[in-house]
Amino acid sequence: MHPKPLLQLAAQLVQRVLKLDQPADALVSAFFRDHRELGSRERHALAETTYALLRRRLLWQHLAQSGSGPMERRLVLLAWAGEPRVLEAGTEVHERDWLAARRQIDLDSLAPKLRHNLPDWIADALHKQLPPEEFERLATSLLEGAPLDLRVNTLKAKRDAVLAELQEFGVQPTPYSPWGIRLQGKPSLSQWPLFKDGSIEVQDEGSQLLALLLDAKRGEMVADFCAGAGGKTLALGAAMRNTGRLYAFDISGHRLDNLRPRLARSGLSNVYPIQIAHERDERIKRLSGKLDRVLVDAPCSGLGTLRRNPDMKWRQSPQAVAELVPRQLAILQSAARLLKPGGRLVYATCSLLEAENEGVAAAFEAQNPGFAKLDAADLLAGQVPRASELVHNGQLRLWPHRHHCDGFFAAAWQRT
Ligand SMILES: C[S@@+](CC[C@H](N)C(=O)[O-])C[C@H]1O[C@@H](n2cnc3c(N)ncnc32)[C@H](O)[C@@H]1O
Repeated sequence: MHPKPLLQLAAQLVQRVLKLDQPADALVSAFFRDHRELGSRERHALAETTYALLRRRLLWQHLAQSGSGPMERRLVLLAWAGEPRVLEAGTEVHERDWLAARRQIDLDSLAPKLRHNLPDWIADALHKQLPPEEFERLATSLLEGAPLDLRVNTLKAKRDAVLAELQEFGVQPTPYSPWGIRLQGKPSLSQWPLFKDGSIEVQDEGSQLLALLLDAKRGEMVADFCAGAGGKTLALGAAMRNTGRLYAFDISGHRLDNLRPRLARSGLSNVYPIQIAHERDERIKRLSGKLDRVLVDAPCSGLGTLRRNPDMKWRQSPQAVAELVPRQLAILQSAARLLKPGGRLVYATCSLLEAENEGVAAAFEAQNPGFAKLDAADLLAGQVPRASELVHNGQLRLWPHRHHCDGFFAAAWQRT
């Protein structure tokens, strides 16, 4: 496609995404479905530009205040992440001059907010948890793209063998999860034989560590209470060596539907996906006191995944978080009832916010003296190298700038 119409399409996409009323990834996919004329390199350029814009939205909007023409076009020119020749060939002279002048601006001279590109309420919450220098490192890491992590399905393959087979992609073992492989590029996996035969799945290392913390064993009765599309379910099912019973509960039938093809590839037959109406559903009550392990991967603000989903920082709000917290606690309370004495409960989120993490865990502990806190470092020791690096006050606390995975929190208890 000629650079001029390509830049026009980019501006249309950006205008749609910046309404911030739907997840960016869904809007980008829908846009590509509507514009089948776009080739793969053009799609890549449009998607990367959209994400670059969302990552540094405050900076680009500040720089785009001057200039002329539609705001979306100026934003696209500033954040353009496709081939530079498109900007050369697709813009007017005055636009190129304007862009060159913007590029002369010393970004270090701008207000910290324009460097961090975080809404105040998120920056304030993170400042409370981290010393200033660490906040800077976190903010910088949240502006970067994430690598692609894979989990080797140990039912079907060994990590060393997969690493050897994928050598040409510059793969590395993940530093903590014994099942993980990290890729730096973004190859399209769907046609890879290892993907099609279920030997590998896409899963962030942090998410793998949550499954390791639950440590589900052969023959046990286990529930993944908020299973969604089953990222953790699949890891748990493989850890159970395809034995026992693993319930995958979720209120979203659509998400559980997305689990089905993944389950088929995985070769697991110990998983029982069940759509529930809510966390006090009758089907849950019938299992009270019967399970060995329960994972609650609670619905959350998702702010630990900003490297992948930078739109979340603009689409979340303090009000939304305030509404999430009681829901998280209610789900955790109901899920806890499933456990038999001696059983293990893990509460997890992919949020960085204390309110959704330590706050919910503390409220649960205050109301449930029958659950004894377990130290995550002890639970991971023997499974994960340097487990103590991942743990703060006995709880798993994964940070993108420290551990190079998504931000995750997890607390574990034993029913006494
Ligand atoms: C963080 S996502 C789960 C991601 C999933 N565990 C994975 O690894 O791919 C949270 C899930 O909780 C589900 N959910 C929300 N409210 C729920 C409830 N009351 N009971 C069970 N699941 C719920 C949502 O539909 C969503 O799929």
